[in-house]
Amino acid sequence: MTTTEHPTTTAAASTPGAAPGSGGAREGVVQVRDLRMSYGGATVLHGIDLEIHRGEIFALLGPNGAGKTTTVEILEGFRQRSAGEVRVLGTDPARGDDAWRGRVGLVLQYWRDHRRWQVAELLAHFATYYPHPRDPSELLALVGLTKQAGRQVGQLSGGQRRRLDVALAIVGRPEILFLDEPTTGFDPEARRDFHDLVERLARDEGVTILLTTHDLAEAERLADRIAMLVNGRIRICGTPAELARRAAAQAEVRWTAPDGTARQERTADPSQLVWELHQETGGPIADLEVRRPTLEDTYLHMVHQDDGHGDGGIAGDGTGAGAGAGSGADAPEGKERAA
Ligand SMILES: Nc1ncnc2c1ncn2[C@@H]1O[C@H](COP(=O)(O)OP(=O)(O)OP(=O)(O)O)[C@@H](O)[C@H]1O
Repeated sequence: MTTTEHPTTTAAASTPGAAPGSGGAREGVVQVRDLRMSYGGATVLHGIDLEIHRGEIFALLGPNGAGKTTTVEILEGFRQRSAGEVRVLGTDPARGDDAWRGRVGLVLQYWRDHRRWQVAELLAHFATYYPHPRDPSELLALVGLTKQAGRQVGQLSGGQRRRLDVALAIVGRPEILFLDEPTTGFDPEARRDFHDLVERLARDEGVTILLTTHDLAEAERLADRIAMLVNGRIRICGTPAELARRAAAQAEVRWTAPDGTARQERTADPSQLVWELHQETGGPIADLEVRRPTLEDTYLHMVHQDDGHGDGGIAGDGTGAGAGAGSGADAPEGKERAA
């Protein structure tokens, strides 16, 4: 994640920005088309599409090295993309000016230069950069740091530091907040408190939140929509309920063939398959097992594929054009048999 100095000092008033071609309740706050990124010769983003709406909590879920931070840094305006179209609050982040930066909340992971500052002092200092800042004491209460107000930043625990990061990111009342793996290293209670805070920001204040995480449970708990990013491609995107439904659409049937070979097949119609197997074997099917994959099974299956192109079977894009968007989504006819 990015190491950054002070926020801009000339943030303009926080007026909602209308993204091109959008409006109303589904206003697009983040619009990404065919985003590509290479570091030297290595391509790490292979054409990503995303559409995130105002007030939405959107989780970009993926394993180490999937390209989550790269994507977020491009959206934050910290990294130049190789190709593709990107709009955040109607502006290309690569050309974001101070007024635009004042509307965007970033969680900065390093405050090396501020270790000796007191927590409340630092917040009050950052509040002066914005035209309509939050009240620092209310903000400390919101992030659960009231007791630490007089403590030096360098003496905070990792979890407390993260909360301060968030406080600093939202002191200027941003319209969109980027949280890159925000709960790494949190204990369960701190994690729960943090989730409550994120939900409050989105539900009560209409802040759009893009968070990245490795943790499927966290994404399911918090996000209105989840996009799974694996090897620089969005493999599936939708609400947690849609994704779970789609994961379960193909049942997995396992059995042992008469020659002793372990077999497995994925099918939308397990009864038909079992009936066919029964006809073929003319008797009981050995070691028969039928199960519906969970979303976690699907995620792990995608993560462990070597080439990033395999048969996740429920691929979709991240544009929110319905759970069935993208190739292969909701294709229950597909069958796949493997010895
Ligand atoms: N500055 C850089 N120069 C070269 N390669 C980079 C650079 N930053 C990231 N990469 C590579 O790009 C790929 C994606 O990295 P990125 O940090 O975006 O992934 P991530 O999903 O955020 O991973 P993690 O969950 O481990 O933070 C990785 O293979 C990484 O090694």
